[in-house]
Amino acid sequence: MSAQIIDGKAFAAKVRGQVAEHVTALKAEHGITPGLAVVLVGEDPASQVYVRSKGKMTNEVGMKSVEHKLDENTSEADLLAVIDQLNKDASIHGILVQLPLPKHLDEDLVINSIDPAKDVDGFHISNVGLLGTGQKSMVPCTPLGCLMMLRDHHGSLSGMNAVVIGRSNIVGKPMAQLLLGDSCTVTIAHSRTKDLPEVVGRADIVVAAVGRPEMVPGDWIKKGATVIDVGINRIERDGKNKLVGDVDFASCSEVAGAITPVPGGVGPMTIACLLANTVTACCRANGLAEPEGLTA
Ligand SMILES: NC(=O)C1=CN([C@@H]2O[C@H](COP(=O)(O)OP(=O)(O)OC[C@H]3O[C@@H](n4cnc5c(N)ncnc54)[C@H](OP(=O)(O)O)[C@@H]3O)[C@@H](O)[C@H]2O)C=CC1
Ligand SMILES: Nc1nc(=O)c2c([nH]1)NC[C@@H]1CN(c3ccc(C(=O)N[C@@H](CCC(=O)O)C(=O)O)cc3)C=[N+]21
Repeated sequence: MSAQIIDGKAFAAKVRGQVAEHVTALKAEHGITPGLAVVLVGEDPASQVYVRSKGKMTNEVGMKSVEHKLDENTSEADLLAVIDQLNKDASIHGILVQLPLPKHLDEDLVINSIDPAKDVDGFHISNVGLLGTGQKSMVPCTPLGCLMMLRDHHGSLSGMNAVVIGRSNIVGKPMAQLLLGDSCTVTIAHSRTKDLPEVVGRADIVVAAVGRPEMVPGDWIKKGATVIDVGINRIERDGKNKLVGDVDFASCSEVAGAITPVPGGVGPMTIACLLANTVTACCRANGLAEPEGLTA
C-alpha cells in the first residue's frame, strides 16, 4: 500500500467539535439552540439506521433533534402538511427529508416545498441555482464533505483535473459544481461515458459516486491521484455482510496518492456537514455572522 488514507471519521469528529463550539456560543450569547428536523417516510432499514445515527450526533453537538416518522402509505398532502408545519416552526432551522421517497410521492414537489433557508440538504431548486451561479446557498452535505477533505489534503485545487463518476442531483452534479468553483478542470462521467478507464486515467482527483460495488480498479487510476469514494454498498462476502465503496480499495490504494476508505470516509463527513449546515442556517436565520470553515 502506498496511498495515504484520508481519515474521514477523524475529520468528521473535528468538524462536529467545531459545530459544538458554535452551538455553545449561540446558546450562551444569544439564547438560541439550533434545531434539525428529519422526516422519514417508510420503513427502509438502512434509512432507519442512518436517521438514528443523525439524531444521536445532533444531540451530541447540543442541537435540538426532531424526528418525524411517517407511514409508508402517507399521502402527499399529509407529508406536505408536516413540512409546512416545520417551515413555520421558529425552533427548527434545518429540515431533511430522507431520500428516496416511496414511489407514490413526487420527490421534486416535496423537496421544493421545504423553505430554501431551512433546506440543509441543499436540494431545493433555489439552492441548486444559487450554487450553480456561485452565490451563497445551502450546499449538499456529501459533496461539501468531499470538498473539505480535498481542500484539507491539497490546499488549493486550482488547475487540477477532476473526474466525477456519477451525475445524480444529490452527489455527482453538486460535486462537479464545487470542484469547478475551486477552479478544477471538471469532467462528469456516467453510464454512457465512452472509455471510462481512459477518462479516469487523466484525473488528479477522482470522485466515485456510482452505487456499484468496487467498480473502479486500481489500473484505471493515475499514479499519485487522490481518490474519494462516495459509494456505500452492502455486499455479502465469505458469508458475511460487508460495506464497500464504488472503488476497489485494495488495488486503488496501491496506485493512488491518497484515498478515502469505506466505511470511515465520506459517510461520517456527510453527517458532520449536515450539522454544520444546520448551524449555518441558524446563524443566517438570526442575522448572525456565519461560522468560518464550515461552508463552501
Ligand atoms: N457517503 C454518503 O454520504 C453517501 C453515499 N451515497 C452513495 O453514493 C453512491 C451514488 O449515489 P447516487 O448519486 O445517489 O446514485 P444514483 O444511482 O442516483 O446515480 C448513480 C450515477 O452513476 C452512474 N453510473 C451507473 N453505472 C455506471 C457505470 N457502469 N459507469 C459509469 N457511471 C455509472 C449513473 O449514470 P446515469 O446517470 O447515466 O444512469 C448515475 O449518474 C451510492 O453508492 C450511494 O449509496 C449517496 C449519498 C450519500
Ligand atoms: N435527504 C437525504 N440526504 C442524505 O444525505 C441522504 C439521504 N437522503 N438518503 C441516503 C443517503 C446516504 N447517506 C449516508 C450518510 C452517511 C453514511 C455513513 O455515515 N456511513 C458510515 C457507515 C454506516 C454503516 O455502517 O452503515 C461510513 O461510511 O463510515 C452513509 C450514508 C446520506 N444520504
